Amino acid sequence: MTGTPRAVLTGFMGSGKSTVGSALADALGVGYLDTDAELERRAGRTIPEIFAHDGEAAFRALERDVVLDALATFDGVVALGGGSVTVPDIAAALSDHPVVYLRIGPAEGFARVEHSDRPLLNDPDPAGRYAELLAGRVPAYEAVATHVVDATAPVGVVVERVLSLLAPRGPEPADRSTA
Ligand SMILES: Nc1ncnc2c1ncn2[C@@H]1O[C@H](COP(=O)(O)OP(=O)(O)OP(=O)(O)O)[C@@H](O)[C@H]1O
Ligand SMILES: O=C(O)C1=C[C@@H](O)[C@@H](O)[C@H](O)C1
Ligand SMILES: [Mg+2]
Repeated sequence: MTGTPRAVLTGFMGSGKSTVGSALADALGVGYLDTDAELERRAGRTIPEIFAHDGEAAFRALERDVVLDALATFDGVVALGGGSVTVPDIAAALSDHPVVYLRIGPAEGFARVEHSDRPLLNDPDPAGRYAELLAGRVPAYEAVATHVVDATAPVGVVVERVLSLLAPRGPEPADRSTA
């Protein structure tokens, strides 16, 4: 596939990138690509397995390749991993794209993911770890964002907010063979 993403969603774990991204793609009538899912598909392993056996640096190297490919070729909605913006090559590549930062605070965000298996929350104090990581990431999200959306509302409302911010895509160029 060739093209450029209609929208790229970033934000911390639990902000709703995957959930909102899928619904946004449906609303726009375009495809959807979740880079975490694509990474797991390519690696043939889950993200927790990759973190456990190979470590975070190896995961980020895989993430770099998957996200750069998506940004260069995919023409629908892309949902990034929560830490994608910490990879310098990814942050640089995002400057060419419409990037929506789904903003969420520590209490609301942690409540959404506390019973999941996100490896970075495998900590004696997962709520504290969540808050600490989020605070450290905010400048990176803000640096790449072309739009910022409050992601604490219900999914449908967040999707509507994103739609209202995205520039409408004009009609496809006329097909010269039938003009
Ligand atoms: N706006 C919302 N309101 C209520 N619950 C939500 C909302 N958005 C997402 N959720 C729920 O929060 C959880 C995490 O959402 P999701 O997996 O989409 O987050 P994410 O940003 O993709 O996280 P990660 O960075 O780990 O991939 C899911 O259970 C999802 O159903
Ligand atoms: O915030 C992060 O660093 C991560 C978020 C998830 O989307 C996954 O990409 C992975 O669990 C790492
Ligand atoms: Mg996700």
